[in-house]
This record gives sequence, C-alpha cells and structure tokens, in this order.
Amino acid sequence: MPHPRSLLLPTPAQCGEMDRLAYKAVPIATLMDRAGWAVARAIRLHFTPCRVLVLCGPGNNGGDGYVAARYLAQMGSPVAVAALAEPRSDSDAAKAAALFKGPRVPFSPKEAARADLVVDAIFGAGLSRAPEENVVSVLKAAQRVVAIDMPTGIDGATGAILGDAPDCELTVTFVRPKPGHKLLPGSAKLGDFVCADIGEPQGILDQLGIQTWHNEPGLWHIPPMTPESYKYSRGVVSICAGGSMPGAARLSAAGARASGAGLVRISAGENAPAFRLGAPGLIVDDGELANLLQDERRKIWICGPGLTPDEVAETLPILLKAERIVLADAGALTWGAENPERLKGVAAITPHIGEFSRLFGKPGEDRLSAAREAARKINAVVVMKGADTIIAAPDGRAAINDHASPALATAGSGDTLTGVIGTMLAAGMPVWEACCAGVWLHGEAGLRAGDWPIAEDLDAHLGAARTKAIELGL
Ligand SMILES: NC(=O)C1=CN([C@@H]2O[C@H](COP(=O)(O)OP(=O)(O)OC[C@H]3O[C@@H](n4cnc5c(N)ncnc54)[C@H](O)[C@@H]3O)[C@@H](O)[C@H]2O)[C@@H](O)CC1
Ligand SMILES: [K+]
Repeated sequence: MPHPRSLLLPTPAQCGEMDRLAYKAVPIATLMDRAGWAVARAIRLHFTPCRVLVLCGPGNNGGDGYVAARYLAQMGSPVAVAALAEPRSDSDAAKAAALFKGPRVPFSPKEAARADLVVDAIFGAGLSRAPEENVVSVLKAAQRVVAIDMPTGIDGATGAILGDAPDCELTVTFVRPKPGHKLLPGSAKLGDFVCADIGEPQGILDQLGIQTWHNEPGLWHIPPMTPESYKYSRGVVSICAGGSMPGAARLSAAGARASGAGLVRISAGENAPAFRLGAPGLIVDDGELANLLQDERRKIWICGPGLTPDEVAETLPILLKAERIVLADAGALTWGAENPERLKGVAAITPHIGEFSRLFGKPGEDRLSAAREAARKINAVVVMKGADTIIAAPDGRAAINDHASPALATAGSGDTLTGVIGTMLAAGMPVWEACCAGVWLHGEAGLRAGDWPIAEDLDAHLGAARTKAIELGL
C-alpha cells in the first residue's frame, strides 16, 4: 500500500520545485494571493482586532506578507508594513507589494515594539543563512509574533535554528508541513500551527520523490485481531536476557505482551530462575540458544536490553547466523559502538542520541540526514530516539514522530519501546513500518499515562493505543 500523500513532509527545496511544476495549472501569483489570504484569515481567527505590523523580506515570503497586509486592512485592522528590502522589480512579490496601499514604516525595533502583533514575513523557505543582526533585533523587539510559513531563522529542512528565531504564537504554512515544522529545536518555536490548503495540484507531490513522512497511523497499518487470530498469528517475541540487569529484559517483555504479542519468551540460560519469579504469562527458557532457534516460529528476537557487551557477543552472532529478524538495543549498541559493522544483519536498532553518537559520530544539526546515512551504512532501520524521534530506513525513507510526551523520559521507557516494536514485527509488519508503529504506540501510551508515569505504567495503555492506531489508520 503506498504511503499516504497527506503525511508527506516536503523540504523547502521540494516546495520550490512543486511551485515550478504547478505553474502551468496555478501561477505563483495566485498561490501567493491564497497564502496571504490564509494568513489574514488565521490571524482573524486567533487574535482580536489589533495594530498589526507586517515585516516583509525581499522574496516570496515577503510577497505573502504584503498580501496578508492587504487583506487584514480590508478586514478592518490597522496594518502597516516594514520592508527589510524591496522585492526584485517585476517579481510576484513586487506586484503584491504594489497592491498594498497602507502605511509603510521603517524596519526598526521601535516600530516592532509599538505594534500589538508582528507578522514575520521576512524569510521562509528561501532562508539560506543566519539572519543579520538587524533582523534578529527587530524580531526580538516584537511583543507577539505570527510567522508566515516558517519563523525567520528556522531551517525548514532540518528544524535547526540558524542564529536566532522568534517564539511565535502562530505559524501558518501552506500545502504540507515541512520537516522543520516537526523537528526540534525549531518545532518548539511555532506556537499554534496551521497548514493551509492553497489549491496547489496535489498530484505534483507524487512527482518530487519526497521520502519524509509525518509518523501517524495510515503511514502504516497494524493488523487487527480477527476471529481466526491465534497465539502464533499474533506473533512470538523472543528476548535474550542476562543476569546482571534483568529488569530491562522484563520491561521489554512486558511492553511486547501489553501491545498484543501472542507469546513472549525470555531466553535466559543459567539466569532463568531470576526471570521465573516474574509475570506468570511469560515463558522463560533455560536451554541453549542454538536449540531454541530450532523453533522456526520464533522469528523475532530482541537482543540488548539488560545484556552486557560480552553477553551480546555470545548471542547476537548466533541469532544473525540463524537469519532471525533482530532488533538491537542497549547492550548491543554498546558492543556495536566499537565496530558498527558488527550490527550488520540486524533489522533495526533503537539508539538514543548518546548511543547514536558512539556508533556513528555526533549527528550535528541535520539529524534527519544523519539517521538516513546511518541506516544506509548498517543496512538496518535506525530509530533515533528523542523528544522527536526519527525512523530512517536504508532505502531512504524516514518518518518524524512528534506524537509523544516528555513523560516518556523515564528509565526503562526505551526497553518498553523495544518490546512494542518487537510485537509489531511479530505481527508481520515490514521493519520500517513496524518501527514507526511502535514509536507511535509508545508515544500514545505516554500521552495517556499522565504526567509522571514510570516505565511499567505505560503497559496499561498500550492496548488502547493499539486500538486507536488501528481505528485511525483505517
Ligand atoms: N507552495 C508554497 O508553499 C508557496 C510558498 N510561498 C512563499 O514563498 C516562500 C519562499 O519564497 P522564496 O523562495 O522567495 O524565499 P524567501 O522569501 O524565504 O527568501 C528570499 C531570498 O532571501 C535571501 N536570503 C535567504 N536567507 C537570507 C538571510 N539570512 N539574509 C539575507 N538574505 C537571505 C535568499 O536569496 C532567498 O532566495 C515561502 O516561504 C512561502 O512563504 C507562496 O508565495 C506561494 C506558494
Ligand atoms: K517567515
């Protein structure tokens, strides 16, 4: 099933290309007019009438600003424009500027401070470097800011802040959100977020080779339960466990069970007695790993939570030799940090930023590209965990997940996530989709679990999260 267009996140460069391709059907001037109208309308809905100053840059972002100023004036708001620089003559932005007949004031901190509301139409998709000091000081002087397309200073492709960016109360973008609207630190600057339809022919989105999606149900589909479902069709998750940190493997097992695995088995060797004191529905094996792998129904293996690097060295190569679908986390990532090649053959890894940096080097400001590059390098799906999580596949696909809660930042929560992804794999989902689904379910459980859950509390919400994901994804 193709991934839905409605979840695509085009880069600013792809949006520029889209405008060029759309030109025959809809001229830029028309799109600009609709964009400016959408901004004026959103401001009218969000704010009571007040004195507005629109800060216009020289490009099309500024063009949208002139149009918004014209419509706001027609709606009865006192509006002035301050131009950083005039648009290039004969450009669409210049034509929009000519149609605004209201007052012009200097581009200065004093004027920005006097206005009740400042509209940032300085730079949007065209931002190519950090804004100059005069731009920053004018935006800093504003009391309340609405951004057109993107707050000036945020890189729409990466969410990085170039120099500085205003804290906005409202951001209005067009057609589709961009990666920078979903990635921190930029995404924290948007305030309320509106994506307006300006009538761009949607089919063009398919021609641009966009490989980034917002992680929502519909991007993937979790198999629902059917009357014919049985334990093994729901899937078996197997977990390698060690003696020194048994809690981690138990948390993964609990997450796997709570998110709907048919059967969860822990392979603990001589440490089995410690695990047998745990949940009664958990099967604990003490046999040799090689013997356990004779059971072909045990396709999905989690390796890493609660394991020392030495224990990983004893288990992971055996799992890979047996051609199992392996999800590597925690101890496996420490073992791999000495040599990432060791992880080749695993289906997915789930590093937080520290683990990612030890494996591949610090990701820098463009985490999206770094995650993609890492996935290509080890030929496995990389789930780069954080307040926003990036799920990158070796074929270039990437999803950005912002469906989460800071409450998830608690010890053991990552082990739960590994278990949930294990269950999605065991249900037969392809690897990237399973990882995306697992991350969303984990986020949904975190949102449902209140402000201060511990990792174990998430389990109680995973079943409802799965039901919601199935309903939303239909
Ligand atoms: N499909 C869409 O999404 C549409 C987008 N439109 C608008 O078009 C905008 C993009 O327009 P442009 O490509 O003209 O780009 P901008 O208006 O963002 O920037 C214009 C130019 O400013 C210069 N510049 C970039 N960073 C600078 C810096 N830090 N200091 C000084 N100069 C700098 C660059 O030469 C850049 O090309 C979007 O943000 C959006 O507001 C609409 O007008 C029409 C439809
Ligand atoms: K802007």
